Amino acid sequence: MNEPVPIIAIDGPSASGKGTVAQIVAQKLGFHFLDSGSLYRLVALTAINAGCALDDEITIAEKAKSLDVKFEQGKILLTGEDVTETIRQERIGTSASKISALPKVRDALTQRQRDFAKAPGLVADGRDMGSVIFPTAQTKIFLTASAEVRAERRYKQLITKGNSANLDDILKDIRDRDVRDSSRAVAPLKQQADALLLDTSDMTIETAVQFVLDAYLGK
Ligand SMILES: Nc1ncnc2c1ncn2[C@@H]1O[C@H](COP(=O)(O)OP(=O)(O)O)[C@@H](O)[C@H]1O
Ligand SMILES: Nc1ccn([C@H]2C[C@H](O)[C@@H](COP(=O)(O)OP(=O)(O)O)O2)c(=O)n1
Repeated sequence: MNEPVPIIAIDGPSASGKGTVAQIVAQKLGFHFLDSGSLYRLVALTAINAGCALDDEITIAEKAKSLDVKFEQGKILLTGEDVTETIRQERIGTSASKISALPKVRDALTQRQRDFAKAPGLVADGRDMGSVIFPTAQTKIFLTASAEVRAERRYKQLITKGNSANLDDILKDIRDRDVRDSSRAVAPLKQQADALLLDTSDMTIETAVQFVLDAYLGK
């Protein structure tokens, strides 16, 4: 059993700003941070590198169980190799969305995610942080924005990093991923009854961060 520590669970769709907001909130509170999507992305990259079919549940679940990953000072090392940028590619996001629908793959990652819950606290972002991984989290946020705004954000993010990107393709990818992540049988993306809705379509990052801090501090 993990010790009970304060947990802020932030779930929501692709490119809504979950990771950005979660990371800043974690810094401000001095809490640990879990980017659960990165684990699904790492499993997807491992499966692709091994030439696995993305519906080969048993093989991919085994790879998920034995994932050799280190999070070090903002870098993500997969079997010693720096894959921080590689796993952010949209094709890896799409593959992560596919393998994340496989129940055995999700099971294989459950304990690894719960192990991030250490004192003094944790901010975790993903799709099922408040529903499945940390159902007793004190603060649950469903962070979203319109698909168009999210596509713009992802587009700017990719261009800023020097990648080529096409806004229409990104919008289509985001819509496809929304449907896949929300309609799967296991741990679908859905606002939980006990999660606060935070629509950031017309909101700055600073205001979104303050909303989460206020929710946690009971203001
Ligand atoms: N409220 C906001 N207003 C404007 N841009 C934002 C906002 N929130 C996040 N962003 C930007 O949108 C992009 C995607 O955010 P990210 O945190 O990676 O999303 P997610 O983790 O939900 O996929 C980033 O470049 C981030 O700086
Ligand atoms: N807790 C989680 C986190 C991510 N996933 C899946 C579904 C998502 O489409 C992929 C990639 O997640 P990630 O949060 O990295 O994606 P975005 O940055 O939001 O585009 O992984 C999940 O099923 N459960």
